[in-house]
Amino acid sequence: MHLVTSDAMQKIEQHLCQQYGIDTLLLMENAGKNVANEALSILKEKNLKQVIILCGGGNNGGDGLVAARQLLSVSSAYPVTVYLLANPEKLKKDPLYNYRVLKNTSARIIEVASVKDIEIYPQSLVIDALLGTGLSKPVTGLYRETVEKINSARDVFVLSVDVPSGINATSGAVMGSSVKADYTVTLGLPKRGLFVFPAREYTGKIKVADIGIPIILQEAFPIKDILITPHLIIEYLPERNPDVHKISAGVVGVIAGSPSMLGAGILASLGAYCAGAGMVVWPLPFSAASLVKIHLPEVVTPLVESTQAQRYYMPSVAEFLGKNFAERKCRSLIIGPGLGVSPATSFFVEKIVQASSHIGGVIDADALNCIAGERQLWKGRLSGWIITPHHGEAARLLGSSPKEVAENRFEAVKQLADYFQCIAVLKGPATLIADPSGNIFVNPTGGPELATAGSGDVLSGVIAGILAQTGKHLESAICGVFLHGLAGDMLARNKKEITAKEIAYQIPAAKKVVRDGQYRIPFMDGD
Ligand SMILES: NC(=O)C1=CN([C@@H]2O[C@H](COP(=O)(O)OP(=O)(O)OC[C@H]3O[C@@H](n4cnc5c(N)ncnc54)[C@H](O)[C@@H]3O)[C@@H](O)[C@H]2O)[C@@H](O)CC1
Ligand SMILES: Nc1ncnc2c1ncn2[C@@H]1O[C@H](COP(=O)(O)OP(=O)(O)O)[C@@H](O)[C@H]1O
Ligand SMILES: [K+]
Repeated sequence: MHLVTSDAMQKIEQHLCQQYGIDTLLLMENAGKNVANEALSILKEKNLKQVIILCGGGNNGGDGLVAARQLLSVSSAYPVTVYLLANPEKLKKDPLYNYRVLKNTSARIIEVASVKDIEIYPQSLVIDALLGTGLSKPVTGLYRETVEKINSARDVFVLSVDVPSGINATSGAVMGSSVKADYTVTLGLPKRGLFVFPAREYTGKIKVADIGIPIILQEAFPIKDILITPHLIIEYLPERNPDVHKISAGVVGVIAGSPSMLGAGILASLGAYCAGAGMVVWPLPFSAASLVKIHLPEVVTPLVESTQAQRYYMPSVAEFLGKNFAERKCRSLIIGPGLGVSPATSFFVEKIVQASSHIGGVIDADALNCIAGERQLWKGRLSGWIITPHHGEAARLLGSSPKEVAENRFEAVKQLADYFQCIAVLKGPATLIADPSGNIFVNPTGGPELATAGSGDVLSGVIAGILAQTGKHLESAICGVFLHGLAGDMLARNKKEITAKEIAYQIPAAKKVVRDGQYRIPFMDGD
């Protein structure tokens, strides 16, 4: 599903008016009618008694004015009160037109000079039409007080028009203060910011309303942001042929672990198997291999020589390992979980990535930190790899701070993919995946339950496991992230405390839910 920024939405709207000669008034009418229809269903379903519509001075407020008229035209059962937070004399074009028309109806229209003028009774449907995509600065003064009044009202249902007022429709940030909605009717095309945090805590369920933007026009604009839907994942799920054997099913090579962090590699290997890889090959020194066998006997552990107490891999073995992975027909690799960070490890990472770039795969965790230490050296050189940083690792890779990354996630993931010319997975709530051409995919699955040690190791394994089966980098990253999140969501239905191993074991069930067509995005109303 394509997502739009505020800018893109404005351009599409302008194009529609110029190219097709459609008046913006018609779009506003369609928007308001859609809102009124949703409002009517909610009024009935929730057994509410009246409607309170809060309108700002722009087009979002105009939508609210149309909704008021449309509601009154289809039902006289619900009194409608409109609070206008603007001087009617200062209204422009479409909102002004709709204000004048509404004056001729039975709607109560109150011009708000102070927040005390606003009365919100229990059992009301509150329609928030204060601010939409035109939000350009933090919400302050009367608007802020109104937002806070809405949020503190009890026993009401809040429907936001287009976006909850105060949410930046492009980034998902809260600009000072935002309405906390129970339901958001987003107009025409879904706004990108609604699908990431913190916005997702403010939208309630999201419904996309058709306001008459032709599909052909949507396709004419190069929209690069996409919400990952189950329809997309069904296409990307790896399927096994009946005549498959363990090698043709997909072999994953692993470079992971150190004496203090062997578990990271075990979890990554488990993730790869649970995602359907036919075999996992993890070269290790004898002592470490013996330990791995106890926990995961399925892993093949060719012996590697190490004279070091702190690490398993010496730079001198990199070339041999690269060749060995190719001989064993590895179709993807996982490099990084639990490797530790030291100058020697950095040198080893540099060599192993080079020696195995013909295979490619996932670079995660400590290997990312090694790369970050020499970021200029790696510019444009990770083609064929998928990197999976969390915010801290991403900040190191970009030479910025975790705060900057957290505040500009779309930009950060795009920069990572562009700078290193790879597929970048920026982990965290609503994980983002970008490719070097600037496409960004937003993941709807996964919640705070996933924040458990080793969860990221499992994710790198799942992605590499899918890649070994399909050979498709972007698709594997998208599919892996989605399934990992869905596995967490499924486990979280029964308990909130989950472990990384459980996430891995839940992957096949997550796959089945998608394959059977049973999955719906929980915070969306309709597909
Ligand atoms: N783009 C489209 O295709 C359509 C847009 N429509 C509606 O139009 C909205 C966008 O309308 P506008 O561009 O008029 O913008 P808004 O209605 O979002 O904002 C209106 C005004 O608020 C002011 N403003 C910005 N930030 C503020 C703040 N923090 N506190 C107080 N005032 C602030 C701005 O100066 C702007 O003039 C959409 O969200 C949607 O609801 C619909 O009418 C249908 C079609
Ligand atoms: N609050 C959250 N909501 C959704 N997903 C989360 C949240 N916190 C963590 N995750 C997910 O859990 C995983 C954690 O990975 P990572 O930080 O690398 O952990 P570790 O290093 O312990 O394995 C990532 O897939 C991330 O997206
Ligand atoms: K709004």
